[in-house]
Amino acid sequence: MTDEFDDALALANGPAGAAPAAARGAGRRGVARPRHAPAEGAAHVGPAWESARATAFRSVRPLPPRRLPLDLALGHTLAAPLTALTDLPAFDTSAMDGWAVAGPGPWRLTAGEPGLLAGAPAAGRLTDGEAVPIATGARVPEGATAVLRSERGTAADRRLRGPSPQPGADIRPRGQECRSGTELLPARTTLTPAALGLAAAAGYDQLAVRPKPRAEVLVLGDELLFRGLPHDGRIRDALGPMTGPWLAALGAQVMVTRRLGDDAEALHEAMSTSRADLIVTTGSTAAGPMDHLRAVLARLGAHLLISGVAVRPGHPMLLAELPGGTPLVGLPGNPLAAVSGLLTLAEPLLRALADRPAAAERHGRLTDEVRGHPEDTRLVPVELPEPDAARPLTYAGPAMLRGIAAAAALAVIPAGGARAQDRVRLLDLPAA
Ligand SMILES: Nc1nc2c(c(=O)[nH]1)N[C@H]1C(S)=C(S)[C@@H](COP(=O)(O)OP(=O)(O)OC[C@H]3O[C@@H](n4cnc5c(N)ncnc54)[C@H](O)[C@@H]3O)O[C@H]1N2
Ligand code: MOO
Repeated sequence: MTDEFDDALALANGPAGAAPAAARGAGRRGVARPRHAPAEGAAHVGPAWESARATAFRSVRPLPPRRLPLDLALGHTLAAPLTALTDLPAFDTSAMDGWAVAGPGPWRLTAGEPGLLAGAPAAGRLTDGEAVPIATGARVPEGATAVLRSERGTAADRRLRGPSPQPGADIRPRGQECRSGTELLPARTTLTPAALGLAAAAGYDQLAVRPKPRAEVLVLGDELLFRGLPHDGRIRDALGPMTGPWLAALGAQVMVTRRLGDDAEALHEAMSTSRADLIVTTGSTAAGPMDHLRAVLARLGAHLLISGVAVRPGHPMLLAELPGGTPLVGLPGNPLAAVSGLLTLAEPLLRALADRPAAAERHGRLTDEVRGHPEDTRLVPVELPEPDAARPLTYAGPAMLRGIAAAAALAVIPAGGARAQDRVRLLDLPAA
């Protein structure tokens, strides 16, 4: 199997008649291949796309929880429910600047300005007919029945006049938002800035979270340059700059991106000494003359869980478990194929390690027909001109980056293709 078919498909996003001959003439490939093919090369196409994602998700267990201070916990998953350690509010609180009043007016002021301020300890009890100036956020004194807003009353000669507020008006009663012990967020919630604010308000200094999976990226290929212009058959490394940030957007903590060339010994050494929770390699998934990845995995005694997936591009991608249990995702070297591998294998695996629930599935309507592979799922870069409309982009060949760089999502095109107006699943791409 060559990627000629994939290139042809990628250029065939337009009307049916515009498909290049290679796509029109493509015949059926062999069927009924084993679900988990042996590590003999990319000619074996493994499980269906959905099933590969499920296998990747099931291949690991969540990392053991750890306690992190709030300021380091952003983006982590809660390992236990967030349970209030206090009532919220913790005391009856004034919702407005004004006066705390007891009973109907007019009132006798027991103190001058500024009166009761936010953060001050409990004040003396008010009795019927008394009032005291109070600030928003201050503790309401015992005996107060309401707060009269400052714009509604007039104070002079230690007397306060104004309409009598309804009992309880502008008082936030203790426990209005929650009682101590109330579950505020379930386990497996991803900590957003607002969730951290809630945790702090509820009394937490630290939270039990799943640590971010530590990822190590190994960039393979002797042909790669890391600066300047392509020359003498060599090309710039496009995957090093992309893979780390992409993994970070998928919830990983990227420890290092290493450039190993096509040196099998260096690859063996890197894999056997890694302390990462996930190793991601780029390139070398196929059976080319310098593709050492599968041989090195075999030499290490790694267990190949997925060897090829029925998805275009990216079908040579693989998932292995190293002898110590560390998962390894092998991304194909063609750049769009590598993105396909990230979303097919790395995304569910990182989600499982961090114990994060899957995001709700999103769908959109195709603006144009998209040709399909006869048996495999296709992932096609699309822009979203309107929330529900997905327009396929050009420059979406396996070795291209222009399409994906302009894309807002990848459309999941089932085997056989999709027509204009069909609703298809969309995979969101990380924004920044
Ligand atoms: N006989 C076959 N050949 C190939 C098949 C096949 O089924 N039979 N599959 C093709 C497909 S599809 C893909 S995808 C690639 C997968 O190749 P590898 O994962 O082994 O990657 P390489 O051979 O190392 O490189 C492929 C291609 O990608 C370029 N590359 C690699 N790394 C980078 C990088 N970091 N930045 C930019 N470009 C990179 C590399 O130069 C090659 O052009 O195999 C096909 N062949
Ligand atoms: O064409 Mo390959 O499909 O780039 O994975």
